[in-house]
Amino acid sequence: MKLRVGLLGGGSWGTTVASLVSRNAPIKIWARDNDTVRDINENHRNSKYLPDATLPEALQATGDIGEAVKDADVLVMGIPSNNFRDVLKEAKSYLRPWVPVISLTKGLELSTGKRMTEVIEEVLPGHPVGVLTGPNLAREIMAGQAAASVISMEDEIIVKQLQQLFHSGLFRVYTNTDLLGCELGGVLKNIIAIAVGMGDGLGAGDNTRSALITRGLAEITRLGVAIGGRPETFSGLTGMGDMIATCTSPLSRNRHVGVELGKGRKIDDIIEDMLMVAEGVKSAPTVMALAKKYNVAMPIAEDVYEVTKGTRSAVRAYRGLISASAGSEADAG
Ligand SMILES: NC(=O)C1=CN([C@@H]2O[C@H](COP(=O)(O)OP(=O)(O)OC[C@H]3O[C@@H](n4cnc5c(N)ncnc54)[C@H](O)[C@@H]3O)[C@@H](O)[C@H]2O)C=CC1
Ligand SMILES: O=C(CO)COP(=O)(O)O
Repeated sequence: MKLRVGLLGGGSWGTTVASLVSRNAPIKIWARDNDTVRDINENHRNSKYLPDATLPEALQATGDIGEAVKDADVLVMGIPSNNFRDVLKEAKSYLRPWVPVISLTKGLELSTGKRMTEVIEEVLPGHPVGVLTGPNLAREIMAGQAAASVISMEDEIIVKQLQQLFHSGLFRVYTNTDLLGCELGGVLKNIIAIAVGMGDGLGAGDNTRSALITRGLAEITRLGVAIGGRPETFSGLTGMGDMIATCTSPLSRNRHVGVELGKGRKIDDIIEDMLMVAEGVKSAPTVMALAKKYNVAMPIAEDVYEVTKGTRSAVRAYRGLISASAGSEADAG
């Protein structure tokens, strides 16, 4: 019998993953916005978040969270980090015991600093948890471009079973049991993408971009490994892979925030003009607190944090990045 999937969150990534899964299994996507539900069911579109895409006819949406959750054999969470816990609590009373819960979210909980899989373990103890993460810009995937991703869970057997739900012709899904490393890679690269965007907004060149990506990868690896991730995970799809996509694509929302900061705009104005979420802005203070807790130097992330807080200009941060004295490449800084 085919596994039935419930997916919560009708934004760009939730809708994209639901479209991919609908090729392999019956799926119900829950969106809080009734217009989005109607648009998906009647027009096979999500005009608000994916205006150019046609969705598979097999994809059915509901505005009733219970309907998406009650029969699910697997629950997938496509809700941004700031509302993740609340939605999970709402889903809890409908969810059957032991159903695995997979997060698509690349952010940390602001009030606790927790990863989304830690939030799931707190709200739903006993449920197997995992993430689907990698270099996956929603609009490109909906346009039919090939991509690779990673499903990560600590349980080697369950992760292989769930891999088949997400894998399809142009969407190649690998497995990885380093859940902490995979999840953190997806969170931390957003901040480096803001830094790269700032450089691009200020007219920096390709050499500068390359330096920022490489040094950025070194600092997110240092923090990720200090917290407990495996070093090799950060050189894979969920680390370096996602860094390259997010730091270089005009489709990235985090890079876009950086570009606009580089042009001298204020963070509140940039966010107000955006329909979609840029998780890196919200994660920056939490990441700096983690860097302090684990005694890891993160000069690029710190600059991004100061600029998004409004306490340092993008020009000053950029000058700092290029004028800092260079030690050994293996050192921090
Ligand atoms: N868009 C992309 O290319 C990718 C996004 N992600 C991650 O996926 C997560 C979701 O991002 P997107 O779908 O892109 O965001 P989005 O900004 O396109 O959509 C967010 C969705 O969440 C819904 N939402 C927010 N609060 C809610 C609540 N309390 N109850 C119900 N629905 C609520 C919104 O209505 C909207 O449908 C983020 O953490 C993002 O970093 C990961 C990989 C790729
Ligand atoms: O995570 C993503 C690509 O892998 C999407 O990045 P943005 O949230 O910056 O658009």
